[in-house]
Amino acid sequence: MKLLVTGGAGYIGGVVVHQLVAAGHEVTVIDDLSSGYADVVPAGVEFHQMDVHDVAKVLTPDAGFDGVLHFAAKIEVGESVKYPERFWDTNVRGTLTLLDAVRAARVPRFIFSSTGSMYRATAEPSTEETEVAPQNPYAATKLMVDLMLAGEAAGHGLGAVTLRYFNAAGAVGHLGERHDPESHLIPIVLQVAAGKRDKLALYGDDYDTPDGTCVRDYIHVEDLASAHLLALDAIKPGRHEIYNLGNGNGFSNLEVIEAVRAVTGHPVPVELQARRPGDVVVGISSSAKARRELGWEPRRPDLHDIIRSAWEFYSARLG
Ligand SMILES: NC(=O)c1ccc[n+]([C@@H]2O[C@H](COP(=O)([O-])OP(=O)(O)OC[C@H]3O[C@@H](n4cnc5c(N)ncnc54)[C@H](O)[C@@H]3O)[C@@H](O)[C@H]2O)c1
Ligand SMILES: O=c1ccn([C@@H]2O[C@H](COP(=O)(O)OP(=O)(O)O[C@H]3O[C@H](CO)[C@@H](O)[C@H](O)[C@H]3O)[C@@H](O)[C@H]2O)c(=O)[nH]1
Repeated sequence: MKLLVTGGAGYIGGVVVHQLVAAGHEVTVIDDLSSGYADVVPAGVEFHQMDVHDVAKVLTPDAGFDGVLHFAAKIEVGESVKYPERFWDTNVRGTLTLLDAVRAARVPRFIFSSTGSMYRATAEPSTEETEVAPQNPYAATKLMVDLMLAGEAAGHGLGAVTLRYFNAAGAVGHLGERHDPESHLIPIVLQVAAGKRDKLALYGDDYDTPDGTCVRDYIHVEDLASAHLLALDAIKPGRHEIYNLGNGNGFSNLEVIEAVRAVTGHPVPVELQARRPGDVVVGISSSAKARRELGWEPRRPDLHDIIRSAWEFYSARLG
């Protein structure tokens, strides 16, 4: 297929682009490089440094795209609480503009990167039927796009798939998390283990969880990526399907810190700080629907293996 990937120079999009190319697809990437890196885009892939708001310059009716995979977004929960307008602009207005171009060009397939953090979570894994209740503007913007896609499918026959990722982690060779500044737990803990930071600021230990810290479901980026290729084949015209992607295991922030100590053999000093505004308490996925309907099977579910792959990536980069 001829595919347009927005945000394909980013962490998850970059791994997906590599898998798409390996599977024989013809890929074009647009990315404004606000948090991505041009060197992530493999040789032979057409690359346009471009804001998603300008996508119609590339996604023209003549271009003949068979599908769009939409990763470009602002992603940090904390920033979304401070500057919600940035998230509505990129994540909602940007996607609206993209969908206008998709409709005008009659592109039949659309895959969207959404988040498992929008569920009203309990200790039970969230299914696609679990009530949604966004706790921060970031998750709210993702929910808005899910609603838009339902309308595009029903009104215009778009074949759309929303993939609600839980916490992406790990690396595939030279492709890993390179956010700057970094805000995500695993890369920050690894930076502490590597001696590049003095200590980890732990945001809250008084939540209603077994050890008082927040709980997340970490999924290897390679496993997230493989779901996109399966979804491309499963998309049906006029249908919008939602799939959760996670391993179904919750790890507390303290458990992640302990796992990093075990994998790296280095100490990780921790300083307790106040809760981070907008944080969800627990996020655990039931991915039974993706397994059943897409035939998706995570190949790297072990947290230590996920952390080890990220550690190898950082060790090579940080020296
Ligand atoms: N990382 C996670 O744990 C996680 C979990 C759930 C959902 N997601 C979603 O997955 C997608 C990819 O996330 P990621 O972790 O790879 O983040 P990332 O920041 O590495 O990737 C996002 C990419 O989009 C680009 N981008 C941002 N704004 C843009 C704009 N206006 N125009 C064009 N390009 C733009 C960035 O330069 C970057 O390359 C996002 O939609 C994110 O919301 C991520
Ligand atoms: O220095 C840090 C960084 C994080 N945390 C905590 O670690 C947990 C995980 O935080 P983080 O790694 O920032 O991920 P989330 O806030 O869960 O959000 C990620 O995972 C979501 C899916 O669950 C995605 O939608 C988001 O895009 C992605 O940023 C949270 O309790 C944080 O408060 C700390 O205590 N200290």
